[in-house]
Amino acid sequence: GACCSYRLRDALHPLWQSPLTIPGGTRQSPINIQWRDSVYDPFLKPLKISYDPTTCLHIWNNGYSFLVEFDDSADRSIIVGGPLENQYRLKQFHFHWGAVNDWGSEHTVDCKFYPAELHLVHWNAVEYPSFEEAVMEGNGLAVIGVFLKLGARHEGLQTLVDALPAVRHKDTVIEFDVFDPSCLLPSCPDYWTYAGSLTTPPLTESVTWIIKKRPIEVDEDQLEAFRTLLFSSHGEEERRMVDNFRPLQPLMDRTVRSSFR
Ligand SMILES: CCCSc1c(F)c(F)c(S(=O)(=O)NC)c(F)c1F
Ligand SMILES: [Zn+2]
Repeated sequence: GACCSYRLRDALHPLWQSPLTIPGGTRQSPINIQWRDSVYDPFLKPLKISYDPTTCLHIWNNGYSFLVEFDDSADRSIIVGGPLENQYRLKQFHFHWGAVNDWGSEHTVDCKFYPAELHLVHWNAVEYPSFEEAVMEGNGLAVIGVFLKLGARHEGLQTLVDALPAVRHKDTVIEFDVFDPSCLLPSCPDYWTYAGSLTTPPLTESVTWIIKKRPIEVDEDQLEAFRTLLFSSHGEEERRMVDNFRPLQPLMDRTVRSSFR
């Protein structure tokens, strides 16, 4: 591939002890986005995002990342438009990050890693009765990816960072009852989109990816706060939650489309 070898193809991933590649997988994630190979699609609509901050429920450490989960029992926090045929409900958002600032994102742009990547996970409640079923369907999920770069302190992120000590260990949770995830989105509307998969088990090929072109800025202390989390539960030997990103996967027969020239 352009910037990565797939020698790990049949290895087991140290974090998930699951195959790095799905046998017969043709649309796995993450991928490198080669800017000059992306194709401008004038028919892509603007992405419309409307989140209700009071649908926020709690933050929990699931042993892969920390997730902020939302009440998805109605169409109160949704996205529509962009590459999507239906509207999708916000289920949760989480991050992936590195041990150091040189890497940490799941997707790369022209082979460049960012220190972290935000994923806002939405599911197609128009066509499927539950999130669990949507996870298994080709058009079941829509994930907005936002790159984080080192820069100014992000005030909206800080309210999350302040809560992290309470979810330091795997399977700990705290109530978090008002948060507007739109504060974590860059103002620029530009995005890339491609057909991909979950990057954690079950790795199902059910995700329409919408990757924002512009990153948001966070400061060093905020990235360091992510790195104080643990993969391990209370009472276990401490294992720092870092490098929770999946290696790049082959593009295969896919085109990345851009919403911008
Ligand atoms: C059955 C999945 C539980 S929800 C979830 C998640 F926890 C997660 F981490 C990712 S990811 O693959 O890591 N990032 C897009 C997802 F896509 C998800 F839908
Ligand atoms: Zn993710």
